Amino acid sequence: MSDSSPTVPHEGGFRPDLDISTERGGPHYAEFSEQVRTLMDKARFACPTDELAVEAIAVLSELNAKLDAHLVDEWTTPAGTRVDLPARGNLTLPPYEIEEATPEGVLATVWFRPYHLGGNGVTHGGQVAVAFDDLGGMASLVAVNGVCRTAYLKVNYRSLTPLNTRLTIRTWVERREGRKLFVAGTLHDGDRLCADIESLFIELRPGQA
Ligand SMILES: CCCCCCCCCCCC(=O)SCCNC(=O)CCNC(=O)[C@H](O)C(C)(C)COP(=O)(O)OP(=O)(O)OC[C@H]1O[C@@H](n2cnc3c(N)ncnc32)[C@H](O)[C@@H]1OP(=O)(O)O
Repeated sequence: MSDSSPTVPHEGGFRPDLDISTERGGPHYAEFSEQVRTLMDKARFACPTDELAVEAIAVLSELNAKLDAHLVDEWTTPAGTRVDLPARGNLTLPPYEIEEATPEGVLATVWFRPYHLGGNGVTHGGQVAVAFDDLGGMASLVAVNGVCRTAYLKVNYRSLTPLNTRLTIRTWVERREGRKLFVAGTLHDGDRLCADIESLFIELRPGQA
């Protein structure tokens, strides 16, 4: 990528319409993405011999150099726009699958992987916040049919959030005052409440970054 300029005209920092896709990146992009997540899982827990570390460095350096020749801007990268993949293919997000996204709210299944470890075998609190931020943003976006940014996000951690477990996450706009959207949300492991949120999202003006 020569610079961060978008290749497609748009206004503001976010696009009014996300350029979604189910094909960008090709038929093997899903498996590519899964292998990258698996690499992060392994890297989180591996204690390689020095010989293996040197070997991994060589393989990864070569691969990174090859990928360098295929970088595109954020608006056209599959990661974040492949709506058929967990979390739209965005590797930085905890993977989730949307069950329902309506103006009444978003219902999704989320799972935290080994690389989302906080400590003592459970999920890092920051990763829980990331999931809420993205899905709170989605609830806002769907409710107003426009892009919103987080003004604040308070997470109440009610009980431990397990790794490697399919969890239920809900977000919804509880109240609206003009551009201000007060978004609530919950994260459950079965019947057990792991976390909930109190947050404010602001609907962006046209052209606003
Ligand atoms: C299928 C695809 C899905 C795609 C789904 C994709 C979802 C992605 C979601 C990602 C969401 C993010 O991570 S966004 C990234 C994290 N957030 C940010 O970086 C935001 C940084 N902050 C900003 O850019 C700005 O502060 C804004 C946009 C939040 C607000 O600025 P503004 O637009 O100029 O508005 P401003 O006049 O300041 O505020 C508007 C009103 O909100 C109030 N207000 C503003 N901030 C606060 C605050 N922290 N706490 C209380 N109140 C606040 C003000 O008092 C005012 O109230 P009153 O006087 O009107 O009563």
